[in-house]
Amino acid sequence: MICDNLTVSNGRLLFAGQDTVELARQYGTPLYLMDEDRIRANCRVYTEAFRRHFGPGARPLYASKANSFQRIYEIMREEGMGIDVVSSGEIYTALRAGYDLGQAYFHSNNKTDEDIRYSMDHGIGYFVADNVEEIKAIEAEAARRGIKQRVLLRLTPGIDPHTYEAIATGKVDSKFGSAIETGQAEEITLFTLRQPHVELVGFHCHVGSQVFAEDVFERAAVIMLEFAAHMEKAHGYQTRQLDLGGGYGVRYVEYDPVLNVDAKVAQVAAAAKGACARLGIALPEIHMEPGRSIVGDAGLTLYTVGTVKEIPGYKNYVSVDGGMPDNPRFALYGASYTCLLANKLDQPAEFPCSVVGRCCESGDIIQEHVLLPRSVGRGDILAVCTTGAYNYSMASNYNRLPRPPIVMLRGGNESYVAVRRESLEDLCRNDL
Ligand SMILES: Cc1ncc(COP(=O)(O)O)c(C=O)c1O
Ligand SMILES: N[C@@H](CCCC[NH3+])C(=O)O
Repeated sequence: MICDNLTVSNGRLLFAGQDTVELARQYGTPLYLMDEDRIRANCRVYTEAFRRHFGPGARPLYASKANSFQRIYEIMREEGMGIDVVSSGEIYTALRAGYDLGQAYFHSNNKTDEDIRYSMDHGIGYFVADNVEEIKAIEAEAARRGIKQRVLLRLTPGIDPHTYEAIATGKVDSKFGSAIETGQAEEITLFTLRQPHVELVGFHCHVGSQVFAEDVFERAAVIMLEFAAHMEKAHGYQTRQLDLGGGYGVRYVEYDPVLNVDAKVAQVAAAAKGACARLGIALPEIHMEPGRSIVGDAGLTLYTVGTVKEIPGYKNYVSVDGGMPDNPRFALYGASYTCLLANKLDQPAEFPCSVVGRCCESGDIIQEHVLLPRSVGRGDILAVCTTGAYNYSMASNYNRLPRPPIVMLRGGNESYVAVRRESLEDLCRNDL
């Protein structure tokens, strides 16, 4: 199995120790399951690694774009995680969970004036400003309120993270941030330092997502620290916080490696400490923003199989009762997933097929080149593994399909609804 929270008993798939076929019967399909114990364990790997390798002050921030709903912010609060938010919607959800916004970092390449006002109304801790226009807007709003707003600046270190092109973000030509290489990073730093109502606490970068490549974060840390040292020597500005973004990859299929987050954080810490010693600067408070590696392997989606279509000499299709509206990642990135027939794991998987959704769209594919048991048919339960990140948070109502619920699993035998299934009435709630 690709993750150790997946096991098999009597030919059935268990997730977090619970029978997925039974859960599908109890809650209906399509169904997002989240393993709460795994989410907490993933948080603890990060919080402990940060404490051990970076020391006090350093901490992980959960990138809540990966999966944003009220319960997840409660868990982050309980686990002592900071959070990264990117919209008033994520902020609103975090506030409803009682999350202290003073611990939140507001990203995005285009915060609206309304976002800025709304987040300041609720005491946002930090803005991660993307560009000069944002600094101007934050300065104007902070001046109006007579406050000094803390900000970090998002910079692009010019690193290729070797991931899907659509989710690489730290290259010089990215839509995000100001490039160190072009001199724009220095310009925006000096501009920010001149603003009376903005307090520059440091710098941020994010190189990309689903990253496995060796030493990407170490190189990013060194480039960012070299920039920080230059700002200190040339302009007397001392960086207090350095946020190295998110991006560690998770295992979707057998050939994906298993990342040892503690070892990775240790390597980044060693690189950062070494660079600071060489450059003669103090080690800033280091932050990282994991999203996928906090929730990815804590998620599993269950579907009911409908039509099975065989086209002799061509290909076979297995259709399920969800699709791109609940998981758009194959359609967007050609992303890989492991699909299992949850109620027939005692049968050999030798029927080659494409697992497809129910939308009126040929690109509505969950996964190609899947092997399932030959007896696959209507009523079987199909599981797609590792769907905890960027599935629910990217879900849509395309073809007027209601979004599935999120059911949380904990303690090996407990389950509860964290997000209820959308109803047909919900679909029309804004229609006038
Ligand atoms: C600024 C920023 N931080 C953090 C993340 C989280 O990345 P991941 O889910 O790959 O850990 C992202 C998304 O890639 C991001 O854009
Ligand atoms: N949504 C992307 C990752 C982008 C992360 C945000 N910068 C995915 O599903 O892989």
